[in-house]
Amino acid sequence: MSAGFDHINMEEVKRRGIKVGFTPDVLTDATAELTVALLLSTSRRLLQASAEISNGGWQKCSWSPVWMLGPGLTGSTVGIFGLGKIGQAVMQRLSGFGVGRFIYSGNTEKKLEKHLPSAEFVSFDALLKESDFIVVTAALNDATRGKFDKKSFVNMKKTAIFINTSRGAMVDQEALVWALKEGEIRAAGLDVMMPEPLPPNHVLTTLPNCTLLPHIGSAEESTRAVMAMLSADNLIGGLTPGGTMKKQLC
Ligand SMILES: O=C(O)C(=O)CO
Repeated sequence: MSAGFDHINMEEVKRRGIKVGFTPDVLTDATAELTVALLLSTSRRLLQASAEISNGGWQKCSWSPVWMLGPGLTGSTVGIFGLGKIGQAVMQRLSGFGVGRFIYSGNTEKKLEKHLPSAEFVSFDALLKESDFIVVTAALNDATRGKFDKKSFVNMKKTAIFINTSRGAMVDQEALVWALKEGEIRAAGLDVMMPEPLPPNHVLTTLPNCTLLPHIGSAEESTRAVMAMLSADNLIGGLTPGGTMKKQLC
């Protein structure tokens, strides 16, 4: 059960006449919340800092003024790639952290609802160059696949923090590893990657400036319950002769 369907061979499914249901629109809040958690974990190095307790690092560096430093959100520029429902929900949540400026890039300029902070529509190039935090919440399609390549990482600030809770295939992962190793960007936080599950010995797991989560964007209790109910409704609708699915992809 999922909202995304990039793991399904749609051509083959259609060719075989198989019905497919999905669970869109019900995981916006859960994914937005996780995105904010991942951003803060990455910028303030929470997993790294926590490990310093068990690996003895704290005892060596106790109260050193520059130990475990990371940048804050106050006054920063946050750039969102793909300001759809999830992107907007992320922006709404981040506005409580004193962000100085929101910018976004994507297919089209959005007319934002009044309860949202203002955000400036900019070119992809400007998003890369001006953002302190770049958050990827766009959908994966032919236009976005591999969008974050070596050139994109070179164009980012050296202090940029890159967060992806969308799909791993939006990123040229080898280029990201290179950018993290070479200090082309400061850090990355990924809830999505290639492949999933990521092998435990993958190079990404060895980088201290990369925070990894095992694709848990929608892993929130009530969200999963709603997804399960919707999937059950879809199944019943799909199996009942003459029935319809609540959310049918094809
Ligand atoms: O349901 C999906 O498509 C997800 O990616 C959940 O995180």
